[in-house]
Amino acid sequence: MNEIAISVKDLKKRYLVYDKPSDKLKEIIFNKKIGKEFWAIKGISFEVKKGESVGIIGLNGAGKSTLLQMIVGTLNPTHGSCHVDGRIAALLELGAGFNPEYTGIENVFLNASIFGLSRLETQEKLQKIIDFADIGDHVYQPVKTYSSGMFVRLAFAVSAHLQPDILIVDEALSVGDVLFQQKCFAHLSGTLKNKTKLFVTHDFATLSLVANRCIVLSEGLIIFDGPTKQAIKYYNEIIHSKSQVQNIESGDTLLPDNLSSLNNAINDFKDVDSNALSGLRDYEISKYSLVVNDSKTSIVNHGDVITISLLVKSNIAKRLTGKPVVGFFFRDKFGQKIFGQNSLSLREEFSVENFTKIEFEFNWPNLQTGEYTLTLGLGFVDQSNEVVHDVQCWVNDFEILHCVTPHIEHGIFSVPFNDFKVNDYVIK
Ligand SMILES: Nc1ncnc2c1ncn2[C@@H]1O[C@H](COP(=O)(O)OP(=O)(O)OP(=O)(O)O)[C@@H](O)[C@H]1O
Repeated sequence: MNEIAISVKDLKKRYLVYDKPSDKLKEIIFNKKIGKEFWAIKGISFEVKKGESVGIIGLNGAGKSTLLQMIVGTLNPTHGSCHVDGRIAALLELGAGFNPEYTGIENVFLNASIFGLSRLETQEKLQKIIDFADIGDHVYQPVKTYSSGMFVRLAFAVSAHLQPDILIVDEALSVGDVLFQQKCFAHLSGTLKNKTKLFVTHDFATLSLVANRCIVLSEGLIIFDGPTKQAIKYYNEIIHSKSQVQNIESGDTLLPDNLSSLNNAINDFKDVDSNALSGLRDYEISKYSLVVNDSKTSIVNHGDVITISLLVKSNIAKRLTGKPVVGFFFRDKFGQKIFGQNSLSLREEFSVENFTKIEFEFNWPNLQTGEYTLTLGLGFVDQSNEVVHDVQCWVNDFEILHCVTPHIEHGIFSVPFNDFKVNDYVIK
């Protein structure tokens, strides 16, 4: 029996790009080559075994969608080959494979017949598909009236219930609401557990749950192929190194010459995105660095040491009176504040002036897998009344940490047992 579900060999895809849409027409009329060649996929090879779940990640434009389309067969390769053993169901761009004039139900039959199912076989699955999509009476309406969320609900319900051998999902699930996403993941890891799956996603928390292997694409080439956690780490390192290069190139006009020692200490800091800033901003956080266990990754796990360093810059000539307060908090994907801390809890006094570097460290708590956004704050507290303080600067939700903690299944936090007894016998 063939153990390989997908086999890609030296695959290349060339697009012709035109400066103006009219150039394409001119090319046809004058039979003269005007378009410039662009190689979106530059020669890649890999195999996916039957039953494997593989993620594909990469920056925008890396070639992920182009690759999936060639595997599915909706795009022809310029060179090389893709062989697929089994029936594919694919969720590519929204609405692909749907006729906009047909109702939801008519589209279920259309998709099922393309997939090779008879009308009777589809009829048997119809109720399950309708229940899963859960879009009410909209199933009787033409799909051109659907929201993107309704589209993806119906498209996933159809693809998942056709009992494909191979399921290919390109970022589509991120459109659905969180309850629907939860239903899809339960289905992926339940009914479709042993099927071959290929996912393109930017949601690393999801990826680490559904794929045990991950391919990293960059500019049309595979730059990593291996365990998902390592792939995400590798990908994040690339993103960080790119943004550091951009920071160096953009130059640093902030620091005066006589602060060369500070300059050295912060030379790998990143500029804070001014769009993330709010507050009075007489004093503001202008640069920062975030380190997880001595490394510039954004993947975190329980107990990891997080070091956040920031540089405060003053936009006014005078010193501010009052006690400075510096802090942070993390929010989850629903915008809820999950945890944080500020310097008011410290007994030590400190001062903040122009070009002050502040560093704090804490251990990542035992949190559920997910993405958490970091917000930093700086203010000055009234000496006589700690409750009163002016917020000089918020840097809102500017960094995302991906927490990968597969064992927490209930709630946001996990708490250790103090004691665990069965029939008074203490289980340690
Ligand atoms: N029909 C086309 N004609 C010309 N260039 C194209 C065409 N389709 C895609 N490209 C280019 O090929 C490159 C790869 O595109 P592709 O959509 O496969 O990337 P991607 O990794 O899926 O990106 P994203 O994460 O933004 O969806 C991009 O530079 C894109 O502009």
